[in-house]
Amino acid sequence: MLAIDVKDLRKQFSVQKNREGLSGALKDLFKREYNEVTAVKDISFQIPQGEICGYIGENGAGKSTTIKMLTGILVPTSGELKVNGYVPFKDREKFVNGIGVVFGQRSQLWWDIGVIESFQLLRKVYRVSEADFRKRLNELVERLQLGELLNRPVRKLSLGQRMRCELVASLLHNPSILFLDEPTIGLDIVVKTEIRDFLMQMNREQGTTILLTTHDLQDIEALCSRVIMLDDGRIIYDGGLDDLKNRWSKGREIQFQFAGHTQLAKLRQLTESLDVTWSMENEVTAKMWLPHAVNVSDALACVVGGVEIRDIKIIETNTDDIVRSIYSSGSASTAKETV
Ligand SMILES: Nc1ncnc2c1ncn2[C@@H]1O[C@H](COP(=O)(O)OP(=O)(O)OP(=O)(O)O)[C@@H](O)[C@H]1O
Repeated sequence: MLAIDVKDLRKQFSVQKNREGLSGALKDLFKREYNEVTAVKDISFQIPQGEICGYIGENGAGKSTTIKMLTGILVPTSGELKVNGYVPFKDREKFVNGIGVVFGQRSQLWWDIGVIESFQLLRKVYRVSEADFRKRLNELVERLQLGELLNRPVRKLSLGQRMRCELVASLLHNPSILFLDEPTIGLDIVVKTEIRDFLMQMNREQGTTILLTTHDLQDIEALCSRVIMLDDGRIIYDGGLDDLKNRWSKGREIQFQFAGHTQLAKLRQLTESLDVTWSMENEVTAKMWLPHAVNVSDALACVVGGVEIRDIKIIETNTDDIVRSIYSSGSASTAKETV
């Protein structure tokens, strides 16, 4: 069974128009006018069980609206969706036991009571037995090092501590699918890494399916083999992260450190059969830019025979740059054609 199955999913919102001035306000009182905003435009995708999939897009692309439909918070305008075999907004009661949700910007914990009491309340909501709850809680507390935080009120936790507690809260009932909406927003790199490691381990050991929206592409690099990219409510890319890099990065850079003084002309001569570009940093270091069509090993082979190399470093274009250039150059339409 698929974890998530979405077909031609659409969500439209009616937004009230506000006319200008006093007369406009009076007219609004008697006759309201509405604009239609289509946040999600007939998207289709399937996520098999056990996959970690990144769901990315610029502000307003439609990510949160999709997550809200997938978690049963919003009813779609049209289209079909099934999560764990259930239609989220129809089969709510059965459905919620199989999913966990973390909204990085919103808490599911009660602000003024101790963390453990929030967990107990959630245990009752999800109807988890006391024995199962204790076992699960002990595992999660140990893994995320929450021991001394359990009796503190949520309002006294740092953001990183709270996020770790939010994760535990979403997992107490052992869901098979986890929806994460910006789970690492505002966190420092140490906590981000901790959370990423935890999610990887959980996915590996328990096969938890994860759908992750984030603006932090390092989350995607660390966790996801697949990425779905949205632009203005439409899917413009759905595939592997490596494939995305191969298609969109313009190439790679190799940084060389030579054993002695090296001339640019000599380097150009060594690689004249290849379509590469050189630039000197100083007398002993240079950078070679090579497009994807040129093999790294072919390029290295040309240089190795002609100059003595002390060190090399191969730098791939990072995902951040690729995604930024897809959006900013408006080349999303090109992506659409090539998918
Ligand atoms: N309840 C609503 N009523 C009217 N319009 C809405 C509503 N919720 C979202 N929208 C609109 O739908 C579009 C998509 O919003 P959505 O929040 O899904 O985007 P997003 O990709 O999650 O953005 P962000 O990264 O900023 O969270 C936006 O134009 C937004 O203004």
